[in-house]
Amino acid sequence: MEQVKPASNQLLNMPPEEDVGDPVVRIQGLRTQFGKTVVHQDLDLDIYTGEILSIVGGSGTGKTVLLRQMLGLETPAKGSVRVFGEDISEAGAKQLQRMRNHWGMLFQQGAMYSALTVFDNIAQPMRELRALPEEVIRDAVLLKMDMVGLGIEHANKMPADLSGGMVKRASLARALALEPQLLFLDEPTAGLDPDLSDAFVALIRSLHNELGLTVVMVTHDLDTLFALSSRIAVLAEKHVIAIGPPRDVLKVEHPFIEQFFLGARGQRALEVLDERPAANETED
Ligand SMILES: Nc1ncnc2c1ncn2[C@@H]1O[C@H](COP(=O)(O)OP(=O)(O)OP(=O)(O)O)[C@@H](O)[C@H]1O
Repeated sequence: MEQVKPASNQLLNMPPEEDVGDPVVRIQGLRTQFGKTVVHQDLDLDIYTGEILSIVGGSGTGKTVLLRQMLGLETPAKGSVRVFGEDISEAGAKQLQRMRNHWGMLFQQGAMYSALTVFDNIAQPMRELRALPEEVIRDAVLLKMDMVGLGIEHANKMPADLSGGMVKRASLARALALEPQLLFLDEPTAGLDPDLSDAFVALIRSLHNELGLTVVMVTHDLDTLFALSSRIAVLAEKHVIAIGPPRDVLKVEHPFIEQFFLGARGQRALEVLDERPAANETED
């Protein structure tokens, strides 16, 4: 089938339907290069307040590197990554720390400190601030544990003594410790069986609604993707080739989109999408 030639290098570029003000994250003209390998070229991406923006793309298209650049852990070769209006690569150490206090990150493996209890893991970002009395931290940790559905009986356990689902919940509680406006999720449901995965997705959705979070997620899992995303950004050919609500991205004619979404494994997830209202219409 002959591809329709796009007018720009983006096949679909749909901002959120509502007027959501300035982007929380604005990436412009990004170039990422490792040695001779160019990973991103002329990449633009805007992420707006309150949305759940999912980044998908084939293996090696630079999804994780893009997340790391938003977190200020890697600097692009060219272009700008602005978070909360500030250019990350120009931020000094103090400024970067201040910005980090406004976002939370859930790493793929949970990334808990194995030598610390669950309680101390969740308390750690608050203790690093060196400004909060221990009683306040204690109450906040217990509140976060309650928010993520982790009973206080787990507070003194070591991460190794928790199940996979509980590690995810504890990591999420830690990511929420400083009450961030922006939450980054890297493969949030990886390694969970379908029931635990569904429960974790429901938890993320309810926290997103309750806390008004902006969420940036990388996931390969189509169920998670369709259950949560307000918009999906597709990385291919070194840039974002399509960005918009799931239903619109699915209609874009591109070999990666067809293979990723419309293959056999996409069918069950698509049925879920048909059964639910668009992410920004959900009430729970
Ligand atoms: N620090 C680094 N040094 C050299 N090459 C790197 C570095 N970090 C990433 N790369 C390369 O950049 C490319 C993009 O990597 P990245 O991990 O972001 O891909 P990805 O889209 O997240 O892939 P996957 O879906 O397989 O996790 C890969 O080719 C990777 O080998």
